[in-house]
Amino acid sequence: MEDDDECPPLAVELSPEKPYSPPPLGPSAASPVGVTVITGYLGAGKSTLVNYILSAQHGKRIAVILNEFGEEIGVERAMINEGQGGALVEEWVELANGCVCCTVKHSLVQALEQLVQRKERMDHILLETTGLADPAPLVSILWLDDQLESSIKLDSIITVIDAKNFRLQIDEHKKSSSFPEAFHQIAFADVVILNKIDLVEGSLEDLERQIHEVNALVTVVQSVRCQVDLNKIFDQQAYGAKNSSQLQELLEYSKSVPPNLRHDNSISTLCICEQDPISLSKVESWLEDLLWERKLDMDIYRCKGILHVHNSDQVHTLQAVREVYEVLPAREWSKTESRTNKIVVIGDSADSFLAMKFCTTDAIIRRAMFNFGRGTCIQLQDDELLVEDFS
Ligand SMILES: Nc1nc2c(ncn2[C@@H]2O[C@H](COP(=O)(O)OP(=O)(O)OP(=O)(O)O)[C@@H](O)[C@H]2O)c(=O)[nH]1
Repeated sequence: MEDDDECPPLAVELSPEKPYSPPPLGPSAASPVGVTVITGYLGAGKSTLVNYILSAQHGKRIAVILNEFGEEIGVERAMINEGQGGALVEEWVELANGCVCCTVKHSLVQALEQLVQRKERMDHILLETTGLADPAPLVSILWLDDQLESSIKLDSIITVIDAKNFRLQIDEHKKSSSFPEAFHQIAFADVVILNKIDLVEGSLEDLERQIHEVNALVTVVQSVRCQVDLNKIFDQQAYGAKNSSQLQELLEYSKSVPPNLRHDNSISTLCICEQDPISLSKVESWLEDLLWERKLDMDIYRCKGILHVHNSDQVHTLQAVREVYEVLPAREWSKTESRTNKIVVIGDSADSFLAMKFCTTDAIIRRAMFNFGRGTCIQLQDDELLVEDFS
């Protein structure tokens, strides 16, 4: 260059004819997009992990696929924070009503196909399953589906475990083989995030040992609110030639397990939708009756929702995992959203849900119960979803 003495040197010499353009961020047409499957039992912290990844500074553009509980309910999406200050969420695809491992395989493949058509706009896909998903059929789709094979690649399966409730699940599982999903999810995991360690006193060694008894090869990472080193999440390439034989064995094993042993058939899901604003204190006392006083004598594993609270412009989120619950203002309602209450309750028996309809502890919630015409009760039974109207 002629002006070398006056100008600071350029790292890259720019030619006026060919303006500098940054290299494309997305994978090339030929290279498949990595998919991370996030699984874990009800309330373990899967959405917390998705939110953490979306707001972390890693420079990746992430697409998220969510497996929703109810077609209309939209609770899961309302709770995910679409990448504040970090990753972009390019696409949201909420799968139709049902559990990803049983009834919605087809919509999952469609969702993935839609996404990969725009793969130059994303670097990675996160797939968050429901807490009751058995990973085996999902893995078969992602790993072995011919149509998708060249467009996506299964990068890893991350299983989030609630350290507090896992102890309880192990004991129950030993007694009656309940919570089979929780154990299948560990068996298929490449990484287990042992989350909520803030709620557990004492050593976690025995929990780690129990996890390794189910899956000797898995990497265990302890966390609070899923704040983990993202190097343990992205680009694991866990299904390269090195590990594929182990996965094949697991798939074979899983095929041999009868469907009734894959799902805990006593579990039911109830969705409540109510338009009118509700009183926060009444919702809290309703929750305390259900979760703490166990007034209806039902075992509630999980409750979550979005609430439209009297005299508030904030969307309130309701979260409960067994007896621990929180109701918090999350963000302002947007102008385009219709303000409404949507609550999902997952518990141990349909009879109890019927009993819940007659719960008389709280006038507002009781009214929501009697408005079941606008909600549905969805039960998982023998791998089939039964949709019932209790109005
Ligand atoms: N104390 C504590 N609470 C946590 C931690 N991680 C998540 N939570 C809370 O646990 C509740 C459930 O977390 P989610 O991320 O919604 O769990 P999930 O696995 O997506 O739940 P489902 O999709 O319903 O199965 C929320 O109230 C979280 O704020 C943690 O490390 N410690």
